[in-house]
Amino acid sequence: MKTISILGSTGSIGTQTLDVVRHQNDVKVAALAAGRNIRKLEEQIREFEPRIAAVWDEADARELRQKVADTSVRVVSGMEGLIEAATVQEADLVFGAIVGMIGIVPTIAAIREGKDIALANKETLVCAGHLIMPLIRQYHVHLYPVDSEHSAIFQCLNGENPGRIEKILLTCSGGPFYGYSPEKLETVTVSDALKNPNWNMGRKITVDSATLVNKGLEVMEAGWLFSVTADQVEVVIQRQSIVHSAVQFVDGAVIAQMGMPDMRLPIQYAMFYPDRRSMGTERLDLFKLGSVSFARPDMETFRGLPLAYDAMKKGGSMPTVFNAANEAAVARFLDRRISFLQIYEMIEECCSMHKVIPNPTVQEILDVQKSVMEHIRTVWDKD
Ligand SMILES: NC(=O)C1=CN([C@@H]2O[C@H](COP(=O)(O)OP(=O)(O)OC[C@H]3O[C@@H](n4cnc5c(N)ncnc54)[C@H](OP(=O)(O)O)[C@@H]3O)[C@@H](O)[C@H]2O)C=CC1
Ligand SMILES: CC(=O)[C@@H](O)[C@H](O)COP(=O)(O)O
Ligand SMILES: [Mn+2]
Repeated sequence: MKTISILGSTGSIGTQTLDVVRHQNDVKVAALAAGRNIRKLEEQIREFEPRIAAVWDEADARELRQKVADTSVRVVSGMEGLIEAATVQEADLVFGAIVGMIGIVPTIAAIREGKDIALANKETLVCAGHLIMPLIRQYHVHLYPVDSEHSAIFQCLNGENPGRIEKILLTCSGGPFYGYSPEKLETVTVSDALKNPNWNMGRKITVDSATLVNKGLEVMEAGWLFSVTADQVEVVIQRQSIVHSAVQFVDGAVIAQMGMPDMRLPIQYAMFYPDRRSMGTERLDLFKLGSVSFARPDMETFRGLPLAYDAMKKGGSMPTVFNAANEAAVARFLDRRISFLQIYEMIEECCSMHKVIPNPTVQEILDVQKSVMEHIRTVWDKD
């Protein structure tokens, strides 16, 4: 029997994780944590009967407590509640399915309690990979990537010596604006950006996919997970999202992982690693597919990607600045307060102003995030 906790259970990854659980008879759910969607969380509590349910606001927690008063769940709130969900005693595996840097503190708390981590929440590794990776080793726990490309790379490395990686070929759908000129990007709207060609994901990552910031975050994520430098990660456009990534080894061999674009596969792989359980999802039909295409990303137009490489090379607190500025920018874009191209301007401005702190502590990371947010509020929100 496996017991899990899910941080971000009401989102795209969270609900798909619960769908995987639904098809197994040996997985229990000890804790669920959500942000604001208490209607969905109530349904999940009734179906999966966790002992702990966390929501962000205490007011929402009070409302939820009344709704589920007939169950035995304990409803908690705030960062304390999130940590309680992450460290719940019965869980042996914690799914990081929350969006954004809010995942850093509960993920670290879970590792310190000896939990294995299945991580989709890439922002946590981008900002705090230098703290997370040593903690994973110190507490003798496992970190299983859930992000589709990193799960693919992890699968390609099965039985291989990671020291023999020459480079990682990180695939990228190209998003809804593939092939667009900077002039054409000037007028794209939120609803255009939310139309991802292959994946049905949360709003923030869907915009990140459109800007190629998602791929930039994934380059940094790959750096931490597989101990490779920025120069060893090459982004390859693969429009169909069928080749989920590949590894080129020092002898020139390239191993790729392929499959239909369905996040339940990497989620299930992380849940039962090293076992593979059967799954009744759609199969990849190579004959129907006919061909797969590859191309170079347009780094001049989609500036999120070179800005990410630059932040990774600078290291220390710079990836936090890159990520925090992007989180702030995407929220404003989704609120229709800035244009698509202004996302790049915000990131670039915040990164160019920042003096790198080497090896930042959690507190320093959170302080840097706060100062980026404050800068954006005073300079960009003034009208
Ligand atoms: N979706 C995908 O296919 C993929 C996602 N990822 C990564 O996985 C992570 C999750 O993405 P995705 O599922 O798409 O995002 P969603 O926006 O769909 O879901 C985010 C989840 O986080 C919860 N949440 C947000 N803020 C808080 C908070 N303060 N406290 C507790 N919970 C909170 C939300 O709760 P609520 O809705 O109740 O407010 C929701 O459950 C991201 O880091 C993303 O980059 C990686 C690869 C693929
Ligand atoms: C499903 C997944 O892992 C996403 O991160 C996906 O990769 C986003 O699409 P892009 O490849 O366009 O960034
Ligand atoms: Mn991905």
